[in-house]
Amino acid sequence: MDRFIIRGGRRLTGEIEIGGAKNSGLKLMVAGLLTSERLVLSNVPGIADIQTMRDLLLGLGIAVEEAGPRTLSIGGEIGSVEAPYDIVSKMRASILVLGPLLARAREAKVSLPGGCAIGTRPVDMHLKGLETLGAVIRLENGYINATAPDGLKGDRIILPFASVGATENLLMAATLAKGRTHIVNAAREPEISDLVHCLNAMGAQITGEGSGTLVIDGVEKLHGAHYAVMPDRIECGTYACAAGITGGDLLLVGGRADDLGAVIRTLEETGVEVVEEARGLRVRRSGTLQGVDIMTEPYPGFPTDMQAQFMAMLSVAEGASMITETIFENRFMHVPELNRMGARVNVHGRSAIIRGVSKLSGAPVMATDLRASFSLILAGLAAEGETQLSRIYHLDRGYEGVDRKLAACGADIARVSD
Ligand SMILES: CC(=O)N[C@H]1[C@@H](OP(=O)(O)OP(=O)(O)OC[C@H]2O[C@@H](n3ccc(=O)[nH]c3=O)[C@H](O)[C@@H]2O)O[C@H](CO)[C@@H](O)[C@@H]1O
Ligand SMILES: C=C(OP(=O)(O)O)C(=O)O
Repeated sequence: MDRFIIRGGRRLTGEIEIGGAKNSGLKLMVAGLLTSERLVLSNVPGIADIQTMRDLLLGLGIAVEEAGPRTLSIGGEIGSVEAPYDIVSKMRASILVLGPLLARAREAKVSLPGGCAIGTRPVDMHLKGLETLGAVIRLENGYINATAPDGLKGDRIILPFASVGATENLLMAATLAKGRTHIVNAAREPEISDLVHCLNAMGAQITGEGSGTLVIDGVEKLHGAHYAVMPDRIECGTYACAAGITGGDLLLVGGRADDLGAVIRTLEETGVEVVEEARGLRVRRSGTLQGVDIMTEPYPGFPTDMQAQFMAMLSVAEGASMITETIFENRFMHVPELNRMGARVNVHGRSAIIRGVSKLSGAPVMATDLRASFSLILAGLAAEGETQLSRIYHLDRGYEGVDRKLAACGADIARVSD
């Protein structure tokens, strides 16, 4: 198993290329299930989750071929409607094939994803919404068995919470349903807009994106398209924290301020400067870091996927900070590891109080999930001495070339295999 060894205390300067968004690229690949024609996606990141999605689609009989650098060509006839346990348990986004399979093949068998390190993560809203569109769903032996013998029919779906995944599943299913579907209280994350733009380029009829109500007029069939995956706003925010915690100066090439409103406002409150330039976002800090209070919320609020990285940064800020996590019930697994590096963080229910310390010290630490892993890298970059981060397969799910990107900006980081 690979580990990272980081020797902290270096200020990062230079440029970091921001890749395509994991949380968009995965869904755009699934959209390829909705047509037999080719969907060609460019700016696809080289991360493990994309490989897992590729394996899932291949298992469904769909071709996924390299069509150039960072470009995948996806399409074909559906040969199987089963998403097996071993893939779904590896990557929860696999659940997103449910709606498209039902819409195109009128049946699907998808393993129930179960919980993960950050929470129980049920899929009740996905299932209820699909039932509203006419699907018949049975849960048996850990699988969701779903059919729509007469095809899906448009209807009004009101989501009790603006779930990203449920919005995406229902949105894709509704593109091929008969008639009009309203998804009320739809999630407004930029990745949903990216999916809407791609589906519309494939011939779907979707309006209202970004407004909280999506209106989808079902069409007979979708066609192929070429589409570029949006830049990864979470990767961008993560490297912004690397500039912040090391007092560095980084140009995050391809980063977009529009997708990062709440993150940029919070960075500025902590004393990190963010300037939009022609090629991306320049992020730098020259003064001291200041503590702030953060509450995670659905977009356009502060993203839960940036919470762990900010906690690392705030652990060396002046004064106290409070982070309240409202999206996932168990997303503080990085706290004990940060505390082992000298941070002073106490968790009280859904909130964590962070008392800033003047320095962290390197230690052997263990990654528990994707973003928690990066918070430990950030802590390691600022710490005195050596940090060894194990279980970095979590990190490989969603970040490409972490050691290469950081080392090019002056970090002392190496990936070693045991
Ligand atoms: C692959 C991907 O894009 N993952 C992102 C997606 O996850 P994901 O799509 O799983 O997140 P959701 O927005 O669906 O989940 C938010 C909350 O709603 C709950 N819930 C969700 C669906 C449901 O049927 N029932 C239910 O109770 C979840 O357990 C969670 O507590 O959005 C999250 C919130 O921005 C991000 O942190 C993840 O990085
Ligand atoms: C929680 C995340 O991903 P997933 O939904 O795939 O677990 C994430 O990207 O931070």
